[in-house]
Amino acid sequence: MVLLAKDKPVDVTKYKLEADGSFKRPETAFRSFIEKGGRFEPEADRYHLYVSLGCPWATRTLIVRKLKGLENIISVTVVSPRMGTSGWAFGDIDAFPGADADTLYGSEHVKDLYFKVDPDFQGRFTVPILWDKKTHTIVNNESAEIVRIFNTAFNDLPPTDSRAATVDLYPQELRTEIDKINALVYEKINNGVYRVGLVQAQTAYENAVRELFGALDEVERMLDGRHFLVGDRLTEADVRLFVTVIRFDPVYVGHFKCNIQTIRDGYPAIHKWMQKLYWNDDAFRSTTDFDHIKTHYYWSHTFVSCPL
Ligand SMILES: N[C@@H](CCC(=O)N[C@@H](CS)C(=O)NCC(=O)O)C(=O)O
Repeated sequence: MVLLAKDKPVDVTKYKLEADGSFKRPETAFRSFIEKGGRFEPEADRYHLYVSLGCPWATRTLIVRKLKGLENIISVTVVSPRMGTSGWAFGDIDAFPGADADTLYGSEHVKDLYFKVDPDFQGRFTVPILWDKKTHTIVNNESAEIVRIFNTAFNDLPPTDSRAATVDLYPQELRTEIDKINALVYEKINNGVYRVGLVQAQTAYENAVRELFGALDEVERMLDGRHFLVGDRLTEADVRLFVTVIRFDPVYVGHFKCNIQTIRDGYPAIHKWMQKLYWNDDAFRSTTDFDHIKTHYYWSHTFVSCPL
């Protein structure tokens, strides 16, 4: 008898590394869009986000949901920050302040949602998930695309506050520059901290940590005397950088050994930019939960780099 993936034991704490001990992030599996005339039509209260407040990728979707005033259009479930061998658990299975039960399906873990859609799902059980409550399936589990969906798909529906109606985080005239900065920030910073933290060989660690701090130096120069990364306005480039920078000193410096410098000490322009976003904009502050962030990394990621 051939067992489906859902019936086999899982241990999500095991990461597959490359032959040289380095970490490469796997591709995400569900990549549909929400658009008029498409399989997934823009509708209020049809879509749902499953997120962890510890996870930087999930948090960028939450920030954009708030910036775009989509709180009444997209509902949310927050998982427990403790990601164990069965992956992310819901709040009734692992009680933690601020964690919710899965009121849609009563799932115990996020993996149950993946197996509901595909009983033979072979990928990783990641958050965020943008879920369709109407057809009970995953629309998209790639945060970069969920951010783009939120930026445009629901623009014809009334947002929770009128200020949000004018927000465009990926304006046509700035797209080339945003894409360029996103490429640097994704590879060397957002994913760069994981490449440092999960590596299992000294040379690969040294290469990854040097690349990370080289990119931070570059971003520091870009932000010197500026309020935002691109143009003179908030764009998705700021959102994408913020979620890593806010976790940097509390988590990545110590736990992931990204420890050449702290943001507070070594990067005054980045530090000032981060503080302004956090204190001046509720979309950033209300979606940052340091208890979930620290618990997630220190409790879940026991498999971290062993070098100096
Ligand atoms: N490409 C995905 C990556 C998401 C991701 O890696 N999420 C992590 C949490 S920070 C996760 O859920 N990991 C679970 C696992 O790998 O088992 C995205 O940006 O949406």
